[in-house]
Amino acid sequence: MKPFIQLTDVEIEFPVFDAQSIGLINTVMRFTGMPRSQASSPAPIRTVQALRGINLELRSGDRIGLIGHNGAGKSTLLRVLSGVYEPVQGHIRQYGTVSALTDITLGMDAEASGQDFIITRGIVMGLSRREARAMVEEIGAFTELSERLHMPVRTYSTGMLLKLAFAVATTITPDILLMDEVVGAGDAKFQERAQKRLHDLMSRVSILVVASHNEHLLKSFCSHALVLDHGRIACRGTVDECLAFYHAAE
Ligand SMILES: Nc1ncnc2c1ncn2[C@@H]1O[C@H](COP(=O)(O)OP(=O)(O)OP(=O)(O)O)[C@@H](O)[C@H]1O
Repeated sequence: MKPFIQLTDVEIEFPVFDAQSIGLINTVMRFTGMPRSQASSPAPIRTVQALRGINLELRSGDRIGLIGHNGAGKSTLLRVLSGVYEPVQGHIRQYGTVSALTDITLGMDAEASGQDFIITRGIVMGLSRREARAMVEEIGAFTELSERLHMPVRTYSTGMLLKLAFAVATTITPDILLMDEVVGAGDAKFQERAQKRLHDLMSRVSILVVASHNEHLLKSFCSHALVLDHGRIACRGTVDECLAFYHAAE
């Protein structure tokens, strides 16, 4: 079966609590040792409807750009596609391996060595232990961190951490690649190599979804686009059509 994603009437909403209620819950739990599940939650002061009535079908070969103003719902849609958020309504069907370059350092264990991080991520992404081990040398060379890979990642600078996470996330070619803007990591020299690696990966995957404000990138890599507006799909079409729609609405 070829990779696909199908979203039907997907809705996402976030409950928003005020800072005072959250502070109170945390204090009660700290003093009583009560697990969060047993603490009575305060009512949210409001809910933010981040996505409304999203119907979307992506097939092998689709390369889609997500366009929209800040807060329009682009990152939320990527997180639904990657399985991080479960819709409150509607449903998702999908087939194919997914890699999301959205939260690349998520779940990083500070005590693990760089080498352990590479191997663990490789296994999580579906490689055998032997295949995951084989990634270590290439990633060490690409990041110029070979000498540091035996040390815990808590000893790395922020730039080193990002470089490592980026290199790991871009080593394996998934069927479906989800990206939020273009991931930036490292100094200018690394950026240049990172862009090339990213562009190679983008051209290899079967389905690409990229949220970006960079029109050049959208025109270079995407055939079609969606304009999101307050959580709804306001326009679907070629990248040029969608950019024209987006600018006319500004
Ligand atoms: N964890 C959260 N809790 C509450 N509201 C949230 C949360 N995450 C996102 N939102 C809200 O959902 C809406 C969509 O946000 P999202 O991050 O998807 O927008 P975006 O289009 O990616 O914006 P940007 O271009 O600024 O990255 C916004 O109103 C945002 O404030």
